[in-house]
Amino acid sequence: MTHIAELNRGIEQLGIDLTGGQTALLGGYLSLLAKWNQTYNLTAVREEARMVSYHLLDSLTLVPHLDGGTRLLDVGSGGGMPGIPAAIARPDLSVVVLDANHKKTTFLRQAVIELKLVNVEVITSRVELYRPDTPFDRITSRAFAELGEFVSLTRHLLAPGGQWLAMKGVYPYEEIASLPEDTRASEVLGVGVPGLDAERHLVRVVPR
Ligand SMILES: C[S@@+](CC[C@H](N)C(=O)[O-])C[C@H]1O[C@@H](n2cnc3c(N)ncnc32)[C@H](O)[C@@H]1O
Repeated sequence: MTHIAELNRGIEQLGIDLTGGQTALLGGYLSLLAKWNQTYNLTAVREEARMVSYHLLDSLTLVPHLDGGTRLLDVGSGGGMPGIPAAIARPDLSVVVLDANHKKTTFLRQAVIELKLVNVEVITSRVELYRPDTPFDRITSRAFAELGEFVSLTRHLLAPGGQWLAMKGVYPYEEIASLPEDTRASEVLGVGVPGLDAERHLVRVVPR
């Protein structure tokens, strides 16, 4: 991992408290992602330097907003964003990373084994067909679907008192307006990602 200094600076700017071991795991994850991306097409972002901001630091912006539950689901996790960085930063959470694409979940399983992430479970499934024994306190996604579709497809997976946390780009006025009527956006936060010159928002959605 050649970008550890940039990663450390970004983590400090985000105000997240991580141990050296956790930062090393994030670096290890990035190296695996970059290596597997050469043959598995996991992400369109190919340069490790850009991956630090676009994948690691962007995913880590979720971390301060995860309190209030122990089970987190990342839907359409792809190469593991935001679920894997979140799981590394929050080993107290039990994280499920789910994707319908076998190539992506093959990578995720390998990453979980190599990084020894005991708090991560990898599921290959379309989310609408997924029926776990226990529902989730927090359900997140990045670049998965429009807000309304994300909420509708995952409704059956939300625990009582649970919340959706959707990672979005520009302020998603229209998507918020077309949320299912029995849900509402309780909070929309503008998020700054170190090294990323793009608008980012985190939308918290709750049942009415
Ligand atoms: C654009 S990628 C985003 C990946 C990752 N979250 C990120 O931000 O880099 C969207 C992912 O959603 C997955 N996906 C799309 N529809 C799905 C569904 N119904 N159930 C599960 N995964 C799905 C795709 O396989 C793909 O990996």
